[in-house]
Amino acid sequence: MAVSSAPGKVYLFGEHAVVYGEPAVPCAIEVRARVGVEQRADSKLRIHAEDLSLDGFTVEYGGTADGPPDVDVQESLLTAAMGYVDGAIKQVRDVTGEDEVGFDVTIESDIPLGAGLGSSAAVAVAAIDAGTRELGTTLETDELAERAYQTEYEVQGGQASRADTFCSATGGAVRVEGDDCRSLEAPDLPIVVGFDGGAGDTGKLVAGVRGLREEYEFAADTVESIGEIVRNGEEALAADDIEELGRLMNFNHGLLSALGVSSRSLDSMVWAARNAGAHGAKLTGAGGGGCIVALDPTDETETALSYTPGCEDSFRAELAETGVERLE
Ligand SMILES: Nc1ncnc2c1ncn2[C@@H]1O[C@H](COP(=O)(O)OP(=O)(O)OP(=O)(O)O)[C@@H](O)[C@H]1O
Ligand SMILES: C[C@@](O)(CCO)CC(=O)[O-]
Ligand SMILES: [Mg+2]
Repeated sequence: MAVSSAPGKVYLFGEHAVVYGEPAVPCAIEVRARVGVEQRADSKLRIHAEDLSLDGFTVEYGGTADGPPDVDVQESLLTAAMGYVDGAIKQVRDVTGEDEVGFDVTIESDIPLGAGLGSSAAVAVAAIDAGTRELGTTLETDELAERAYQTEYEVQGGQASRADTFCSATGGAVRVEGDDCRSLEAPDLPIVVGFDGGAGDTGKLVAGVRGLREEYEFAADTVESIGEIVRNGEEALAADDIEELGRLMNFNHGLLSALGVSSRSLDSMVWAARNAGAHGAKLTGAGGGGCIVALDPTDETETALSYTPGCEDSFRAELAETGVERLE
């Protein structure tokens, strides 16, 4: 069996706009998905996921053509999870040329699902890395990131950026613009995360922004303005100017909200963080529900969030210096 882990991420700037070629700056954080892959004697896939429901579930099937397997979890979750694992295994088969091998896949993840911390990218990166290593091939990080991106692209309905998958594969802070992906020197940022316990569907939220952008010129301008914020943010990051970073994050949140991807609980957490003295706060990831990211070197934001109605969890997030880790 081969086991790999990959980190989740927060966006300092640029989610959604990055899908349309604007730059974005995500930052890997120390919450991880671990995926174990073991070759089977037959060509079936068996997925055991610990975190998709409270009890976890196991499904065994010969491929998506068999139709949904008979297990007791919400069908949408199951279909989505099978989509990612199927996609990752397709990449493994493509890399190795082993079309007929089956696998037992075990997923254990600390990353809440659909909450903006990049659980899908972390699962895709770790699954492709473990699967290829199980068959004797170790991928370079760039190819691993590219193949994980292909998986996200397919599951998100042909609309995805390379940002989440590149960040999860390489770790640290990164800058992604189209297919130009690079690592950034980043200061040690005082990142605080607030989680409302909910989730948003990345594919649907991306489609919503696409619709607005096609319908209204001012929505297309909003997407471009997010790109401008990111370019300013890169300068603030290089200058280690945390106050400017915060102001730009606040502005970025306002524009994401205008594009319809915030929610009442995300907005409450953003305001709780700002009122507690955070330098800035914004939603992170696809939105709709899930997490916000704030910058605050003191404990005030984390404490204020823990008393904010609608906030289920708040924690300080460490930057993950390494992306994919090979555990077994
Ligand atoms: N532990 C897990 N086990 C199985 N599948 C998982 C796991 N974690 C994530 N996934 C897959 O990823 C999907 C969530 O991906 P989605 O892109 O909607 O959210 P996210 O990646 O957590 O947040 P964002 O993309 O906004 O950063 C789940 O529906 C599931 O298919
Ligand atoms: C909303 C989005 O920009 C980030 C999701 O974490 C989608 C993507 O980049 O593929
Ligand atoms: Mg995702």
